[in-house]
Amino acid sequence: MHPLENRPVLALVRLPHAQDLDLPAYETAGAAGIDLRAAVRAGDPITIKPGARALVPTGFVFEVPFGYEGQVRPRSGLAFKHGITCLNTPGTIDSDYRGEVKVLLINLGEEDFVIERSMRIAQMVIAPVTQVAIREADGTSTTARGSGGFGSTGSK
Ligand SMILES: O=c1ccn([C@H]2C[C@H](O)[C@@H](COP(=O)(O)OP(=O)(O)OP(=O)(O)O)O2)c(=O)[nH]1
Ligand SMILES: [Mg+2]
Repeated sequence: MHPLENRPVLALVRLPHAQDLDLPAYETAGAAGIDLRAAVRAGDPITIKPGARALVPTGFVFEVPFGYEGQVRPRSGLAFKHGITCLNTPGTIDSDYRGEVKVLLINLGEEDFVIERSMRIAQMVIAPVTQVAIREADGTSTTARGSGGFGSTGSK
């Protein structure tokens, strides 16, 4: 079977303020992330000052299939050129979320960053997640690592 057959479907519902926006899409054939565009009003851009953050609307509701999550991640170009990244990266889009997907950007650069309508501001990776059964236990199994962490194995 062709690998693209039987793919899970991501349903997108366009909100009124996304009327003329391109549908979020994979920009290249092998892209991992679906680029997300800013649904700010035309002529009314958002300016993020250095050190400030902004919640940017995408204009779409994403129905992520059960068993998957959406991971909202920064775009490396914006991070490299302007110091713009997602504050809560990776942002988590739950499969039962029915609100508008928004992107929480922070400006770690030295200059104001202006977000115009339709600008590609972040990307969303759809990834499988496992919902485990949660059970309280009296103890854990024994391992060589034990409770060592945070650099306990050294750096070389
Ligand atoms: O970058 C993000 C992160 C989250 N969300 C939406 C979808 C997600 O399903 C919901 C809740 O996100 P999260 O669980 O990270 O936030 P919370 O602070 O735990 O809020 P809640 O109590 O609503 O779960 O908010 C976004 O639109 N963008
Ligand atoms: Mg939550």
